[in-house]
Amino acid sequence: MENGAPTAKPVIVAIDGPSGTGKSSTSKAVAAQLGLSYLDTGAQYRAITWWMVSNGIDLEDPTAIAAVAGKPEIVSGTDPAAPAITVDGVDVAGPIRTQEVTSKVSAVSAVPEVRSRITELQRSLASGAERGIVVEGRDIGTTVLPDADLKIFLTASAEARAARRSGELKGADVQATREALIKRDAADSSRKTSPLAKADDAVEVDTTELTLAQVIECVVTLVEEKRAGK
Ligand SMILES: Nc1ncnc2c1ncn2[C@@H]1O[C@H](COP(=O)(O)OP(=O)(O)O)[C@@H](O)[C@H]1O
Ligand SMILES: Nc1ccn([C@@H]2O[C@H](COP(=O)(O)OP(=O)(O)O)[C@@H](O)[C@H]2O)c(=O)n1
Repeated sequence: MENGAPTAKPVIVAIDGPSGTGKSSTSKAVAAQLGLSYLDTGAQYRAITWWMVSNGIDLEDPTAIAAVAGKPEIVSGTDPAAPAITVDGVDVAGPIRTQEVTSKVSAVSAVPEVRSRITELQRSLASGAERGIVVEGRDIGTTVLPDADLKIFLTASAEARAARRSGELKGADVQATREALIKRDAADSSRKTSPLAKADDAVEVDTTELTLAQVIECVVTLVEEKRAGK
């Protein structure tokens, strides 16, 4: 090291798991607490899906999706205090959370041309994060960043996940939310290209009975232990 204090090596944290397990809330808080960047990869798949819906692409046809996968320019902010996402310069943070996009994102994210494009963006953002980054998604530990310093796989019962999500959607029917979650998990877990899966070396944390604060503390401790070389 040339004169001056040694700088900490950037730390890469991968957090995967199904919907409603607490990935986004945990990742944002851990990144903020540790001064790291943050990337919501689900938002990127939602953004490309929003663009396909807005441009009338036939989402039943994987060939049609593949043909235009390279067209939209997706830019993700990596500040955990203000996560941002734009498509061709348009702020889509709101529109990507609609029911329509949520119900169609699995069909788009299953297309290999979409995945290779988005994976490239994710790797480039991760390698550019000076202090390190918390990246959350479905295939981060298995495919996008297989050399991550720490891999976490969050789980929770379908009941807990549906209750959390329907709370967020201001009283949406818990049963319908539960069914939609299970359907999306099944599609994401069974696709051929980098399905939702726990990496062999990931630490599994079942959040069903834990508060969000407990999950955050658990992950922060694991990152600090890694950094200390334990
Ligand atoms: N351990 C937890 N206990 C209770 N609620 C939680 C917990 N973790 C997350 N939540 C809440 O559940 C909802 C979904 O969490 P989120 O982080 O968006 O999950 P994911 O990114 O895995 O879909 C949010 O409203 C969040 O505040
Ligand atoms: N690394 C990732 C992240 C998300 N996705 C896809 O994007 C969708 C939306 O992800 P999300 O993280 O926003 O979903 P929620 O957990 O917030 O409901 C998932 O259902 C997957 O189809 C993916 O394929 N790979």
